[in-house]
Amino acid sequence: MATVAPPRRSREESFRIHDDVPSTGDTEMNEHDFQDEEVDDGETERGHEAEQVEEQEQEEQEEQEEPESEYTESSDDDMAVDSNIQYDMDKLQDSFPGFRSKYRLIKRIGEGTFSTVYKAEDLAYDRYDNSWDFDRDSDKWTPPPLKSYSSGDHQPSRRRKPKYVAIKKIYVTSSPTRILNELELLHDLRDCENVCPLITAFRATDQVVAILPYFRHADFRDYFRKMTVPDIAIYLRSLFTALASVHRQHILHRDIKPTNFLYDPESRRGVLVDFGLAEREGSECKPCLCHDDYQTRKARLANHNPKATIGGYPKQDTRPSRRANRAGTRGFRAPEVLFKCTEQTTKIDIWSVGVILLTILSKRFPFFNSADDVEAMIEIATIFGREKMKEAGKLHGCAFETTIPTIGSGGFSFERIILWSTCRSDSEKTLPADEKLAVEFLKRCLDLDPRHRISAEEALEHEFLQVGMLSSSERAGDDDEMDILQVRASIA
Ligand SMILES: Nc1ncnc2c1ncn2[C@@H]1O[C@H](COP(=O)(O)OP(=O)(O)OP(=O)(O)O)[C@@H](O)[C@H]1O
Repeated sequence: MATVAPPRRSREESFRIHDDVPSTGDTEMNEHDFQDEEVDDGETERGHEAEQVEEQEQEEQEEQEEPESEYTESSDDDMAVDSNIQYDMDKLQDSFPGFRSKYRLIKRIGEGTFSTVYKAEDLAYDRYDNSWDFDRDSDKWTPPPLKSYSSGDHQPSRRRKPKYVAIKKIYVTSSPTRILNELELLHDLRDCENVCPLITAFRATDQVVAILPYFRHADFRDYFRKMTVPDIAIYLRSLFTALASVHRQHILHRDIKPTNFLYDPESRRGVLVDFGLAEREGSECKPCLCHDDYQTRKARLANHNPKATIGGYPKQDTRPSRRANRAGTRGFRAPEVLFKCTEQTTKIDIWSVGVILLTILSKRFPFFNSADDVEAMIEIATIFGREKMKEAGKLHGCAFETTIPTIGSGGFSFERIILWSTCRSDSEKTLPADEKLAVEFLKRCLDLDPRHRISAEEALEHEFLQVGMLSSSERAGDDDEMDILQVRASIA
């Protein structure tokens, strides 16, 4: 008798509440999920030899189907794994009953402050609803993938190619509240464009793993220096698309940086990952002067310690130190985070994108290299100058004073910084038109005042982010020679 395939269902439907984990609606981690869904289709009991032959066939087929990228790492999937990593992988597989029948761990792909991430094959792919699958629905990507990578160009495959996932093993030292926060936010953001969705999550005693779609990407350091202006615009469009949907839900990512935006320069697709520091706007907030109107702020500043504006500082400062969320990565923190603003908004993420853009345009990574927040402030002040920093500080009720000689009163323009850092010849006194437009956009992202800084929605409308986009007539046409990197005539 033929085996009837079980109905496909969402993996989230299989989440189940476990006694130790507080109930949070749909998003629950379930340590038993591996155990109770074995399907007796004769597949799970196959011999090791048969599996090896099949893996080899799959890999050969994959090679034919996916042109090897200049940047990507898929070809080293078969390389021997270091014995320590293998030990950790074995331990992980043994922590969860039934793990091996669901996932085949391949290699370690990332190691961060809070987690280790592994690439794995999703062995149970066909038994679930896979609406998360990046490759199934490529139309939803902005911009559309390059012609040569669209599925229509390939021969119909003999068999389904293996489906990969990223397994994020969150360190047991992370607080349960923090882990739950990340999973809940990912659950809320599951339908957001260019955001890496959560497929499911499991817990076994103190160990939690999150299962995400595996996203092929390149190391930022390998491609950022080669990016043309249209490449930059396409990259940022993808990042701002993600941020616009995250910010629409009033969520701050808090850790925007190149390693958290996985980008494949070949297909020009990118996804935002790592919501470990993310938070909802307004959570743990106290009113800050920056949300008052000008008159109220002026009055409150005048009432508040009038002597403090005269140079110097009290030796015995009895005032309690200000507390604010400063989570994030060195070099990417917005000035209001450094000034300990107690009412931070989604605009902190825009600043971080500005730092990425400055990095690409100046071809220097990392652009800011501070050891702590004071150094970070000095670096920003060197660019913007004393006067603007004073204004920025006042906005949050802080006085900015410095006698450091390298911090001038007026600072330097971004154009000059980019000309210096990219070592242009003496004859190049200004940037070309397309880079000037990029700098205009950069200024909107790196505005010291978060109220005037561009929002993600506004950024998507900015002229710079239209560079490199196909017009609708071009998209409809079938001219193979068409170059999607063409800079729009208006910029030339
Ligand atoms: N879905 C994915 N597909 C492919 N690779 C991924 C995926 N998710 C994460 N990675 C890889 O793992 C790395 C670490 O992931 P992530 O940023 O989520 O962990 P983290 O511990 O919070 O790291 P960090 O401390 O650097 O912020 C990423 O930079 C990326 O290289």
